[in-house]
Amino acid sequence: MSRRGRKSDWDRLDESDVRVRPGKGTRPRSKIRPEHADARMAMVVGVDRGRWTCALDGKPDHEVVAMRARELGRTPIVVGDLVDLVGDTSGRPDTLARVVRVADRSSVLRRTADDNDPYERVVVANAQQLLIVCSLADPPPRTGFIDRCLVAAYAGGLKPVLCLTKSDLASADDIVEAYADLELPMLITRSDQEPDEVRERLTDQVSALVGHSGVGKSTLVNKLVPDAFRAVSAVSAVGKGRHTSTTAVALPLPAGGWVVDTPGIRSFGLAHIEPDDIVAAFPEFVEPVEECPSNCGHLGPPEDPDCMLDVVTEAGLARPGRLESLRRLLTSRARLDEHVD
Ligand SMILES: Nc1nc2c(ncn2[C@@H]2O[C@H](COP(=O)(O)OP(=O)(O)OP(=O)(O)O)[C@@H](O)[C@H]2O)c(=O)[nH]1
Ligand SMILES: [Zn+2]
Repeated sequence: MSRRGRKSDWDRLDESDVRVRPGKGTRPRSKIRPEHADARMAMVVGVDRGRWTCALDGKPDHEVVAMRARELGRTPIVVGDLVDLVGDTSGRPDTLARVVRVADRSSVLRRTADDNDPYERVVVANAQQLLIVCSLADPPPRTGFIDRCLVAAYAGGLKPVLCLTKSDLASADDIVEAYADLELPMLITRSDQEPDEVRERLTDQVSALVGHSGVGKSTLVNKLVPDAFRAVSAVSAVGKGRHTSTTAVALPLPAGGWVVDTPGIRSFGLAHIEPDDIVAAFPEFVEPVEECPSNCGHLGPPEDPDCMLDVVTEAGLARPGRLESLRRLLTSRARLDEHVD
């Protein structure tokens, strides 16, 4: 596939999302067949072996368990998907609704392929933000991991936010400096203080959370969602009766919005990402790369000696720090084989 002119998935989806039927005011375009005119909208908050737990109208107080309607075949349905439900949407025990339609996605996060599954599958849909949780000490911060998360966020259409935990153990200065040019929101937390800033950022948003084991993610989630543990067990217990682990779960925030925890997902898939997908997150570089040689990876010399990004930066049209940051991300994508995390 040619890189030039290629549109990212979420761009295409965004376009169809905003297309509204002429003369119908604010009514969104819908592909529902007439017999499903009474369908109810819901957000998927948990998935467990052929059963989807859905929050009716996107509200946490009315959960409905659903199966996938036959007409959808094997259409993937993941946490964060906005779906239309028909059938019994009462949410009473032992009732089952049917998902008859999955809305176009505004963002996607894919997990890495692994030994059990060679494909990078979407694990979270429609999250607006990716909260990258990283401890300042114990374990020490890994910029390689942060960079890979940034690439996944930019390429998937999510706004990355860096959450630096355990600030009682080490200073955040080095990390803050390392990412200063990215215009990346950074929140600094410690477990003996309330995470008010984080709370504010997450309110009314759907935010996916990622972090290595031990960085203090559970500690943070428990402060943000007071009954998080109960919510997770409820979601995992749905479906066919036995408790199984889930790949992602959306937890409602008391002030509105959702955090999507991704337990068991070690890192996000980057194999499908093209250099221009990352460049798209740097507005000042989008036009210049149009003038690059057709196979330019934008890394600069020696790999890409004729990259236009060097030209515009040397001409003072872009900040060198921004180019450096962009190239670090491009390099972390190019080094997939080395697998830094
Ligand atoms: N000093 C300090 N310790 C913290 C802080 N936050 C969490 N911890 C400790 O770090 C350890 C790991 O915290 P968790 O919240 O379990 O980390 P996690 O990222 O959820 O790790 P997993 O449960 O393995 O996925 C625990 O012993 C916490 O008490 C903090 O802000 N400061
Ligand atoms: Zn280039």
